Amino acid sequence: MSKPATQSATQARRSAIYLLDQVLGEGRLLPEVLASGALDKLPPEDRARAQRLATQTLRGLERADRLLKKHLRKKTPLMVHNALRLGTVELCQGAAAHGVVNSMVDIVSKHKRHSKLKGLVNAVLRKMADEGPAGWAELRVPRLPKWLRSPLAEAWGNEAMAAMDHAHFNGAPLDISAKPGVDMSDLIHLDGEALPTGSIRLASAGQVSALPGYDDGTWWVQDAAAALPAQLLNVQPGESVLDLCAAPGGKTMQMAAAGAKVTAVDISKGRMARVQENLNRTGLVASLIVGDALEQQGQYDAVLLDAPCSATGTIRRHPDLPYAKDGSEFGPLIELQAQMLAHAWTLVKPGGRLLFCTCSLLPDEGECQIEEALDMFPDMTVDRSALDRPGIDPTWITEEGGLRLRPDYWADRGGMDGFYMACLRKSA
Ligand SMILES: C[S@@+](CC[C@H](N)C(=O)[O-])C[C@H]1O[C@@H](n2cnc3c(N)ncnc32)[C@H](O)[C@@H]1O
Repeated sequence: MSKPATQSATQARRSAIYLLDQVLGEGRLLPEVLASGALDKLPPEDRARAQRLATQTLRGLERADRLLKKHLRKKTPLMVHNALRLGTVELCQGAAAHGVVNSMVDIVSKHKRHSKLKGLVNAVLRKMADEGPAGWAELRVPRLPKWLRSPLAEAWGNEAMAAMDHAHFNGAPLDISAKPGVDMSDLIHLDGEALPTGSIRLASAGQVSALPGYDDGTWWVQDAAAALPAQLLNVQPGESVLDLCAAPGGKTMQMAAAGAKVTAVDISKGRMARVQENLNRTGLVASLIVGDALEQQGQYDAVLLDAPCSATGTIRRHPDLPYAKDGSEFGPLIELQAQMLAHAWTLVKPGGRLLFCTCSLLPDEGECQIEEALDMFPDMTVDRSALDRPGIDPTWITEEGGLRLRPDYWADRGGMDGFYMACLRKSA
């Protein structure tokens, strides 16, 4: 490796350690840390590498900690511990020992307060280079922290929980949604698999924006599970549609591409700017409102409410979430979802429909919301016929008529995000 390449690898590792410190020490989510510009000075390749390393480490954190435990007799400062965790994960996943060990020793030796621990880092990582890879493979698949694993195991059972742990450890492939009318054979050069629900799963992701069709907006990135709510709502050309909590706009694009007159609402100005960018790229049109979903007025043929939630369905792609959060904000979120659902119902024309969805694995943010809404609104029924679509496995359909998706479904294909959705019909 040339010197600049070595320096660049060390810089990416130093930044990955910073990201780990923020998640594990400050309880911040990675997207939040990145949005604050923490890595903006790095060249794009190093930034991507730092993110990848931090994500990999969080996925393997439980294994790394088990391997490190026998070598760390005293409590180690978090930054040094994170350097050891990152080094352990890299070594156990096949990185060259000299590169990893030298980088970590260099990073710790230059740290203002912890430089004297460079010897410890050197000794532990050298042992890890020898013993780590064999030990790694024998350890159990990492589990979610208990605060989250317990309610999920209670909801879905221990066997399903173990399968979800596997899915989280495996990470997520990259799925795309194509504009209607795009010939699938035109997308063959992307080396993708057509999924039963209509999304395309790419064999290898790489730099997405460099792939053919990205710049001219033929397709956009959207997990196969996240593409289903708009499919179920099945908007028709000319229908008036309100997309509540719309950013970054995956569902807005699907519905605009289907020919509906879409009004998209999101409370975040910054995130709404991404919806506009996405619409510009794809040449699709929607009216955008930066505002609170709870303050919207009007009557629409169809409303899609993708309510803010725990995002526990996206842990495959966001392994920082179980470590940055502790569940304390879930209660207020569940309350907000119920308020949003009740308000969204007032915006649906008689005979119209409301699609409620959350990217959550918690029944309180899915099945229970719909059961409670059905008790509250006599003019509400679940439209089960909305589920009569290609690729929907009947075992995913819930008692009240919604769709429950979990990361362990489609295990042989690479899984899917966890989601809940239900299509509600208002009496005419
Ligand atoms: C799950 S994301 C939406 C994803 C989006 N529907 C898509 O398909 O790309 C939830 C969104 O809700 C927005 N949000 C949170 N509280 C809101 C509120 N009170 N009113 C409107 N939007 C809100 C957040 O800014 C965030 O963009």
